Amino acid sequence: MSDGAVSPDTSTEIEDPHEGGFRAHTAITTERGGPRYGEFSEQVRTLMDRARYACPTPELTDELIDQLAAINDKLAAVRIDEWHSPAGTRIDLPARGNITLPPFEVTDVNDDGVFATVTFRDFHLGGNKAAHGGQVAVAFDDLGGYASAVAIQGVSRTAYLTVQYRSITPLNTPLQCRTWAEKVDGRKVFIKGTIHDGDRLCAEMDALFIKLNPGQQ
Ligand SMILES: CCCCCCCC/C=C\CCCCCCCC(=O)SCCNC(=O)CCNC(=O)[C@H](O)C(C)(C)COP(=O)(O)OP(=O)(O)OC[C@H]1O[C@@H](n2cnc3c(N)ncnc32)[C@H](O)[C@@H]1OP(=O)(O)O
Repeated sequence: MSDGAVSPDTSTEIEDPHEGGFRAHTAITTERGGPRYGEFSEQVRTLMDRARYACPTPELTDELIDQLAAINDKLAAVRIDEWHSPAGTRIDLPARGNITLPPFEVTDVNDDGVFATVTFRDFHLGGNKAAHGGQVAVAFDDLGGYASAVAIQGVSRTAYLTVQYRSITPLNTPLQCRTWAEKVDGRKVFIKGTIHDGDRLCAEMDALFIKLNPGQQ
């Protein structure tokens, strides 16, 4: 282990066993990675934002490679399984601390669905200042999965997900996302979703999530 590395927290392994493709119980935490883990995630996102728009000199590229390699070595030394990584389980942070997701904050969960504010960043650029369509689908998949989990109080997996791109989805703008279960039919959970920029509809989702059977991979 490199200097400063801490032993991974695996203390929830026994009381929260892996039960199939996703966990039956979300391995939530507000402590893994320490009190400044959110700042770390934000620095990673900012790195990707800056890299997306940077045109470094060859000399700066050389320097950055060395610095990033040193950082990557430190992170490799504290690699852990997905169930115990702070990324994805830190419910106190945007997008549960998962730096691969467009950062969102869930503002309400009620009978009308899951309400979140999602902000696509510079590194989510598709072109011409608009969010990449695939990134819009990523936001819908995760927040649609959330609405499905709430509707069935269990774990589900995306069977299909269709997005209608109605107007440009802007970057660096807090957008309003709503996902909700329209119908539950046995294991099938039909999910709808919208992303708005104020009054303007940016995109709509129509998806099917399937409730996993016990132990299903
Ligand atoms: C506990 C409460 C907590 C509340 C708080 C929550 C906090 C939030 C926490 C965490 C949120 C996290 C959110 C993450 C979300 C991310 C989700 C993903 O990205 S998932 C990865 C991408 N998806 C895959 O990789 C799937 C790959 N495909 C499969 O694994 C299978 O095909 C699967 C499971 C989808 C279905 O397979 P089968 O064998 O289990 O089931 P079969 O029998 O094939 O289908 C069941 C029924 O569904 C229909 N069906 C299946 N696929 C369909 C399709 N594509 N189109 C139409 N119908 C389909 C079938 O016709 C069948 O219908 P009939 O029962 O006969 O009426």
